[in-house]
Amino acid sequence: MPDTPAHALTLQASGVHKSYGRHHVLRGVDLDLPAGCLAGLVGENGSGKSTLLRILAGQLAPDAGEVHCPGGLGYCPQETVLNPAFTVEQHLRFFQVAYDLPDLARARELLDVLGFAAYLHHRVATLSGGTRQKLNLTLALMHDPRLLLLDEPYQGFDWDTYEKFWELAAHLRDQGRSVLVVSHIAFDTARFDRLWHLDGGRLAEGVRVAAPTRAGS
Ligand SMILES: Nc1ncnc2c1ncn2[C@@H]1O[C@H](COP(=O)(O)OP(=O)(O)OP(=O)(O)O)[C@@H](O)[C@H]1O
Repeated sequence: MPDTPAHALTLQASGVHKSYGRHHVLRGVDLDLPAGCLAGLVGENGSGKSTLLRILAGQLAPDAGEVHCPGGLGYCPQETVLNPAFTVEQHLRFFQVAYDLPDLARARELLDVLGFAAYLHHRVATLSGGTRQKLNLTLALMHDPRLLLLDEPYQGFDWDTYEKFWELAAHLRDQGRSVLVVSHIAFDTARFDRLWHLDGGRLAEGVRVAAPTRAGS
């Protein structure tokens, strides 16, 4: 059978269940993500978005269900997993080895795009929250995976970087990558090709969240 990367699925999940004790958080999640798709995952606080992403990323085992992601992935968790004693460059070198990359060319590009190249030799302990998040995102993207799972990746970003993040996400989509972004921000939803709403432990597609009101402004 010929390979059809443009229509290939980069992620396929079916019947995913997860409970924490008696709290049944995911109740049969089905999700297919094609190549070249920028998709959003929204839902109320505590609805299980991070739990689902961790399961999709292979960091948490589901109680039931299947997850396939042929071709590898990059995962940017909500909380940064950085070592405060290491510099930005040391993190890049560490992940270069982990990903078996010949060089750091892509990582350097990402440093420039996200505007934190000046911090290359700074220790993580001295970085602001937003700059740590830029490093977190860079570590998820630097091996150019076919699938990106990003859990609120722009927390702490200033407006310019926030806009650059969306340009980067759209560019990756145009290059045939799949990008799944957990988002809390209502006006982000217009940026997605597909949008899933996690509610009651299941996904519904195409549900737009209401725009925030600006009461008091
Ligand atoms: N390790 C855990 N042990 C017990 N309960 C957990 C654990 N992790 C998450 N939960 C619970 O599972 C539910 C889903 O949590 P999760 O973090 O996946 O939600 P979320 O949609 O990502 O939330 P938020 O929008 O606040 O980030 C919550 O009620 C949470 O308290």
